[in-house]
Amino acid sequence: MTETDATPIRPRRSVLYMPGSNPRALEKAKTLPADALILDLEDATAPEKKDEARDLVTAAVRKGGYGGREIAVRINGLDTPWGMADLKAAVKAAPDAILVPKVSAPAMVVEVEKLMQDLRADDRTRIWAMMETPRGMLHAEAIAASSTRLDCFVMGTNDLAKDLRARFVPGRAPLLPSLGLCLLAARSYGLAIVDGVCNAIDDTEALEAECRQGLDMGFDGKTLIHPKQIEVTNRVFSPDPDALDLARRQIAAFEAAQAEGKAVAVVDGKIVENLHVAEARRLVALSDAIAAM
Ligand SMILES: CC(C)(COP(=O)(O)OP(=O)(O)OC[C@H]1O[C@@H](n2cnc3c(N)ncnc32)[C@H](O)[C@@H]1OP(=O)(O)O)[C@@H](O)C(=O)NCCC(=O)NCCSC(=O)C[C@H](O)C(=O)O
Ligand SMILES: [Mg+2]
Repeated sequence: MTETDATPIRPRRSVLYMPGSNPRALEKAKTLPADALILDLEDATAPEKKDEARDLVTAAVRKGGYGGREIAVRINGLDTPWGMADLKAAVKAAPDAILVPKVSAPAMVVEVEKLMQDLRADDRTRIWAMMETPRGMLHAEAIAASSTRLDCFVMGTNDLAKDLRARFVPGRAPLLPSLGLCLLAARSYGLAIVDGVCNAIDDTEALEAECRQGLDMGFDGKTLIHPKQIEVTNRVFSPDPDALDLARRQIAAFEAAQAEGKAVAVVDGKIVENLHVAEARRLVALSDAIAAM
């Protein structure tokens, strides 16, 4: 879906995975300050638990109680024995999004879109795509452009590192070309994009460094695997008070300049044009959306 100025911003600072087979986690999530939850039927659910997890997850989605948190169900791939049953059950439960794993080509999104249409999926159920294979990286632009139901790219840096035979190193240099390609594709087609997980659940410093890097690169937020990662992630991806103050002053100064027939204002000795004001407005809208959650 193309995000326009009229599209309300959905905060996706913290996007927490939880195994669909874990009823305690599904319940706990209702109390956690994550912006979005991924109820996982794929890699976090063991093969012998797949059917049980599908029932648990779809019942949880139908029952609700997750407040303003966005809910995505990660299905198994359609090339697995569980994928089609997952998709049918997820469509019936009508979460905010169905997350398709290991998207390597636009045809995979188109197939899900077509099946969702045949299954009369609710219009508000979007498609999210896991970007986590080398082919997915090479086809990122075509994937981003493949469906009007597609809303968000989710980086799968574990699978990607495995397939690339890349190592996890501080600064993530081996992954930067892929992260950059997906960002270019997502932003070109108005998609949201969230960064991959930090596997070191007890290493807050490493998590904060990855969050700051992701924010600097342009990600909307980060996927997480444990509740203890939420606080740092929300903090880093929230607009900071100084930036918000500047944004509000830029908007006011620009509107005053416009009223005088000018296209440019100056704030704190720096030029403010309509492109700066667009970013300032996005920041204020994000902050308002966070406050409203
Ligand atoms: C890593 C874990 C297995 C740890 O679980 P656990 O031992 O239960 O942790 P704690 O005892 O510290 O848990 C404390 C309480 O918090 C709840 N909890 C734990 N994790 C979650 C969660 N993810 N969501 C919600 N709630 C959670 C526990 O139930 C405890 O609750 P309570 O007893 O009521 O106090 C576990 O965290 C876990 O399974 N995490 C998710 C792992 C996962 O989803 N992995 C797959 C996704 S990552 C990935 O594959 C991305 C991509 O595809 C790629 O390729 O990169
Ligand atoms: Mg994966």
